[in-house]
Amino acid sequence: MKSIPVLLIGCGGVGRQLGIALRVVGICDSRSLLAVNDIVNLELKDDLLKEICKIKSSGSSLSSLMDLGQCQIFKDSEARKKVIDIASLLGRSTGLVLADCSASSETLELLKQGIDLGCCIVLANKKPLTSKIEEFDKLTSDFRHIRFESTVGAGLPVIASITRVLSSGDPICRIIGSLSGTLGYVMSELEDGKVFSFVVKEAKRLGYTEPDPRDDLGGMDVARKALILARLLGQRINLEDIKVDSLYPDNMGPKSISVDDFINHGLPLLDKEVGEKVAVAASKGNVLRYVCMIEGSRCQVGLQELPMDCPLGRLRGSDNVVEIYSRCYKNSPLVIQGAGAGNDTTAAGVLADIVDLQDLFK
Ligand SMILES: NC(=O)C1=CN([C@@H]2O[C@H](COP(=O)(O)OP(=O)(O)OC[C@H]3O[C@@H](n4cnc5c(N)ncnc54)[C@H](OP(=O)(O)O)[C@@H]3O)[C@@H](O)[C@H]2O)C=CC1
Ligand SMILES: N[C@@H](CC=O)C(=O)O
Repeated sequence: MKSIPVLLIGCGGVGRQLGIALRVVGICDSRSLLAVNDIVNLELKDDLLKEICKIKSSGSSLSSLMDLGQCQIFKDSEARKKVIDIASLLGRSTGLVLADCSASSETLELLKQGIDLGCCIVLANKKPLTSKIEEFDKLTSDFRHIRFESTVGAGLPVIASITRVLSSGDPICRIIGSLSGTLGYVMSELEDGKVFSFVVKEAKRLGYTEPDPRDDLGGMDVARKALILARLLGQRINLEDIKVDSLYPDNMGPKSISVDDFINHGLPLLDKEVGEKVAVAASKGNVLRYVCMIEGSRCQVGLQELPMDCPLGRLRGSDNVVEIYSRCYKNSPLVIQGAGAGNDTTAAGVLADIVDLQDLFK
């Protein structure tokens, strides 16, 4: 049986859901790396992986693990240095997978070094791909070494479908979609008469939101997904080129208040205004959807009032839908629809990417 070495960056909701049966040689959280002592022969055992999940879901740090067995903890700069050592040892020889399930932009440098050392990269984290265009070029310079299906539409095969259409020589002229599981869920729950602050907390509890839900409510998370798709279609743009509509005001932003303050005190202040917007749309037979549109050189995201009975208007819960128009799919678009957020579907997308890449290393 083939064994696929993996180093997991990020052990949050998504990372813990991987339920990995791969040879996991290391796991990082924001401060530490836990790695096996003998990188070439050993792996993190199932019991230890379960213990890690327990510790991380209780909110503790990896470094609080008591019984390390044949492993070692590395902290801060030592952790980053050790990841590079592991990548040098296993990158070219085994195609070690660096699986980034964090929500951090700080992993970018590590990933670029990993690529230079022959590693494969799998991302649920959108931030490395939505940094400057030159960084996107670097990460995707050898498409055989990178997969990032879970960055758009969680486990839905959005990127695989787009790359397949493009590689058949069929030019894609337009993509339109609803790409936020959180905003889709929030809007459809509001349509059912629930209160904004309550449904945002529910979306967080269900694992749909980003670690900071303002990334979703401020439109940045959808903008990042739009940017990844636009870049795949050849647009040479950056995040600043995409205008976003935010559901919260500037004075509730990350520079002004903490995530907890926003959730507990900021959100209730928005209940009335958001509820009214939804009611105004409903009075005209419409619903609100956060729409992403990529066409020609345009890439836009924003809140729109849409008829209840159009494909985007009919979406319920955390479902996403993406319509792809090309020469072949001109009048009848290629449509991908289904659960667009959640730890389990996202982790399934990451696992499928890891397995897919290994064809290179038979
Ligand atoms: N949930 C979903 O539906 C989907 C999520 N995604 C993406 O998956 C990613 C993970 O989401 P989720 O699991 O909910 O997030 P969590 O906040 O639950 O977990 C993030 C993990 O990453 C770790 N981390 C943070 N910074 C670093 C760093 N610099 N180096 C290594 N590890 C780091 C955190 O460590 P610590 O525990 O110490 O804080 C934590 O373990 C996000 O990028 C998200 O956009 C993509 C598609 C869908
Ligand atoms: N927070 C995101 C999760 C997937 O990227 C969303 O709500 O869609």
